[in-house]
Amino acid sequence: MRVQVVEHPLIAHKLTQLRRKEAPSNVFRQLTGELVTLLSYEASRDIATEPVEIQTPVATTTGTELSDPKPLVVPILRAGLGMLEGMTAMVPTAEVGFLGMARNEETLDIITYAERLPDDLTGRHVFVLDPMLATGGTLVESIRFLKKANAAKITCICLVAAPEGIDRLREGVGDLDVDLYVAAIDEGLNEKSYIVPGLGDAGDRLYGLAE
Ligand SMILES: O=P(O)(O)OC[C@H]1O[C@H](OP(=O)(O)OP(=O)(O)O)[C@H](O)[C@@H]1O
Ligand SMILES: O=c1cc[nH]c(=O)[nH]1
Ligand SMILES: [Mg+2]
Repeated sequence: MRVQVVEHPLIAHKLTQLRRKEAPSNVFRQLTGELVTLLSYEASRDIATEPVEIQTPVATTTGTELSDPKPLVVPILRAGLGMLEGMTAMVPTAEVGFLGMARNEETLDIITYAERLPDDLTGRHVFVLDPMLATGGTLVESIRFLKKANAAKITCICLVAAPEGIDRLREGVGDLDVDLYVAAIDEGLNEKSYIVPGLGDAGDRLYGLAE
């Protein structure tokens, strides 16, 4: 598994605004969208393309277009949904699959409450979106679904990751072709397995309290 922290002054600035506890939901949603746009630019560097002959108003030329099979973008509900629009705006040919997962905050077990993915992902590049990689339980579980469907390549895009979660993900993916792009790797997890300094519960900050 390759891990890349995308370093850029705009990413650093926007992430700092996102971390501020006083940022209201509308600002949090806006910044999440902007951050995923910036991260996806880097995370899609090896997306498959093909040459295509086109006609400009002046001449015939060979250009480049995204090739088939179409990339699949999978936001992990709820919080990953906040990253979907920014990603599909950047990768216009992408199809979208959904995984709904929630971490039991006591046991840290992952409950999968929704799964809407193509049965067969052979040959396809899948982009998984989730702002938080904490213990890694959620991402490892989502990759289990994608592996079962035979995904060729998986690129995870997260905003903030804990070192513990990265280690667990690395173990969990084994020899699968997986890349992880993040805006920051934080200090670690607290006693409730929240990322420190992190940004709190991303789902709640985007959409309000779950309960
Ligand atoms: O790495 P982990 O320890 O598994 O934790 C990370 C998960 O926790 C959050 O989701 P949550 O379970 O809070 O669901 P939500 O998006 O509905 O708030 C986050 O969006 C990740 O999916
Ligand atoms: O810090 C954390 C950990 C898990 N889920 C979140 O939303 N935030
Ligand atoms: Mg949550």
